[in-house]
Amino acid sequence: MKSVVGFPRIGPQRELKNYVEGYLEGKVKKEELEKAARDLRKYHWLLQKEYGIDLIPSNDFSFYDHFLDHAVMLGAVPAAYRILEDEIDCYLALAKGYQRDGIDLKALPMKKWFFTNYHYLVPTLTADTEFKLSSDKPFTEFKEAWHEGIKTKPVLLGALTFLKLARKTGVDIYNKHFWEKMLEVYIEILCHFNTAGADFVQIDEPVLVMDLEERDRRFLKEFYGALLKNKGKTRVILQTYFGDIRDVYQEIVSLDFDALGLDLVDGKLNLELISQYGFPEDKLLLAGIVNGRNVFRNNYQTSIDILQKLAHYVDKGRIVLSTSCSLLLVPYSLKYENELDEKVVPYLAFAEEKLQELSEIEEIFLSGDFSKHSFYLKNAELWNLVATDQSGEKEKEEENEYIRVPAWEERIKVQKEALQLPFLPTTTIGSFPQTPDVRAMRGRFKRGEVTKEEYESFIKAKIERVIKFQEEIGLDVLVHGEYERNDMVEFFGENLEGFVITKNGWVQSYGTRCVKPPIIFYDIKRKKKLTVDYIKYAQSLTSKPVKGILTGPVTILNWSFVREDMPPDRVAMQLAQVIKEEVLDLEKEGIKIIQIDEAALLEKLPLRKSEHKTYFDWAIKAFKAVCAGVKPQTQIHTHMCYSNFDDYLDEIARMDVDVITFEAAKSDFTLLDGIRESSLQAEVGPGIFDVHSPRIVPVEEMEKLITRMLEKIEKDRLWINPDCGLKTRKEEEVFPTLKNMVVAAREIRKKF
Ligand code: MET
Ligand SMILES: [Zn+2]
Repeated sequence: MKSVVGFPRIGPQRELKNYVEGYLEGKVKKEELEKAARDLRKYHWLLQKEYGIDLIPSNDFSFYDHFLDHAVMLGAVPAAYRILEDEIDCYLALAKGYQRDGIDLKALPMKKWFFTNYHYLVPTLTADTEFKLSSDKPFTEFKEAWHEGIKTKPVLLGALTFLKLARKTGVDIYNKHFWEKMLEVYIEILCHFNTAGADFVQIDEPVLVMDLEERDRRFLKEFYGALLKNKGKTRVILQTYFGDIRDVYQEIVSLDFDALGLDLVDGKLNLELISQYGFPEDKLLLAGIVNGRNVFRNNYQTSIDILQKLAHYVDKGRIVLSTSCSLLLVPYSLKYENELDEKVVPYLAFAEEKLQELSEIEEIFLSGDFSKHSFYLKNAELWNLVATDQSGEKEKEEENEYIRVPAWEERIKVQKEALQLPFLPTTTIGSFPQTPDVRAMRGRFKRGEVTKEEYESFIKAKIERVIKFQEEIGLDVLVHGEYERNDMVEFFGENLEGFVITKNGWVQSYGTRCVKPPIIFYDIKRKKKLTVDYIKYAQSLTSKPVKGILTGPVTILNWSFVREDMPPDRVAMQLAQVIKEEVLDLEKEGIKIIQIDEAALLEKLPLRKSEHKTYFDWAIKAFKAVCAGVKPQTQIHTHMCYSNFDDYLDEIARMDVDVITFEAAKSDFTLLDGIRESSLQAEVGPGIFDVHSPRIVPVEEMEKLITRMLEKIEKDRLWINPDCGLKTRKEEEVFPTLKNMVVAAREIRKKF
């Protein structure tokens, strides 16, 4: 048998994005939106059926985010949003905020989903949370598929993952009084599926691969012990992914689940757990061997090895071949890539190709002598990969090559002297709205419809306009707007050697925002300057400092697909070298402030604490390698967003930057207390408005925020800026807010 944990849902050409955004803008009718969603689901189910997948997921679809779907289904959303009676409107208000007819609702905060670049919306659980089955989405989708002749495996988010990943104020999630009602909802759902005739239900508990405590184990036993009494004829799969379940393996196998899904790609230790503790004879084992979060072909030899080892402990007939996690994290299909480097294509597998891999591996596994199987032979041939320099240059490095001199206290004085900025300097994070004309022009340039010169003068005109705007509203540190960049990582991928860029390799990042992660396939080199010309041009237009914006090495690495045989620390160091060359070139051209974005520094932080140190050591070293050679008066900024930096401020301090801006607008500034208590010395710019909401923020509101920030951070250490880049916003939404931001900063300055 073959199982898929989850399938991408945005549509092969990001269709869903256009429908949802169209609906929000009033251009698409609700019926059209719903029909588009039904069509996509149908397409996904039939495709999986075509490849012979036995356990096809449903309820893995989402208009915006599956975590939000789950919160809504459990009734775990603030009552204020229920003022919007329409289900979709209420849902989208939670996702995007809602400002109309005197109603002003903020969007829920977002956080990164484990170590991926997918962001989920974070509901808050309070003493007022009343769990109650509040949506029939999973049932509707099950029926819909049944109508197509497919009996799906509905997917539900697990209780512990939901509780641990939600925000809590004033509640103890382990207290039975708190979760009892939620259990009732899960029971109701399970009973419903039992009645509807579902053979399988999949409960996702990725949180089980993290460090767990006794109370987590107790919760699992109590909660699932009670829930599973109600499963009737439906077989319940406990699905885990992103690692191994060493802290709960024994508890889990002793529970009455019918199947256990284990990740054998990121969770190599799972195999050892099985060999050490055995695997119960009454359960199916869903063996996650096809990597759901990378785009490279499976190495059949490796997979067959794993399966053969498993077969010592589990009958072949009870082993179900599976993806290691949801395919949500990879693009749809290679069939839309007609311009890819031919040498690279055979090494790639997107979601659709992964379905095929499952079929092929199953065939090989079940055939007697696999080593003669044609699928096996063809795959084995591939793995004589093109060589890279990854082993070079190593170990010669001296730690002090990465230390910036003089120390921060000295540098910051020199910089303040050189820059002459007012206190509470105002700035932005780099990108300005990518208006339709910018996107259209880029498209035309890429299709060869306009010349390089025409394209460049278009971008320059944009830069001129945005510099003017920033001067007019009185920002202190300006940016060039990043108009030349489709995406902060893809742009670098396109312009550096070593990357492969897809045409259509879209992956959902959050809601309707999709990214096209570049693929790192060869050694990385910089053959030309990447950003210098435009930034230099921007600086030539103004006497105010223009901040040069670059993407940092760790973020480029983490937002690319990297060949599995390339050690990430080596790739990071190669990237650091090329970004450093760019930094030095910017400095040479008189750029006084350089921001090296590390939005994704924490993203690939291992889920287990015991592995953190190794990760931070090489990641921070790569970052420092970029900055080590710059002059003391050149101010180095970094920007981070949407991750739990609160817990890692001392590590972030080791990056030794001069200024750090970060996303905090949606998280009530709890971070500021942490900053005060941490070893971080840098000046800080906690974003004062949420760039993902179209809401225009009034001056007074921002004044209040600044005042609150000043209670926690000294006035000479505080910067005023939005919480992230403005690329995805509309000018008419964001220009007034920026203007208000500058006014608010000025008003506060007057009070000193
Ligand atoms: C996701 S972080 C974005 C940083 C980038 N400089 C921008 O402004 O868009
Ligand atoms: Zn950001």
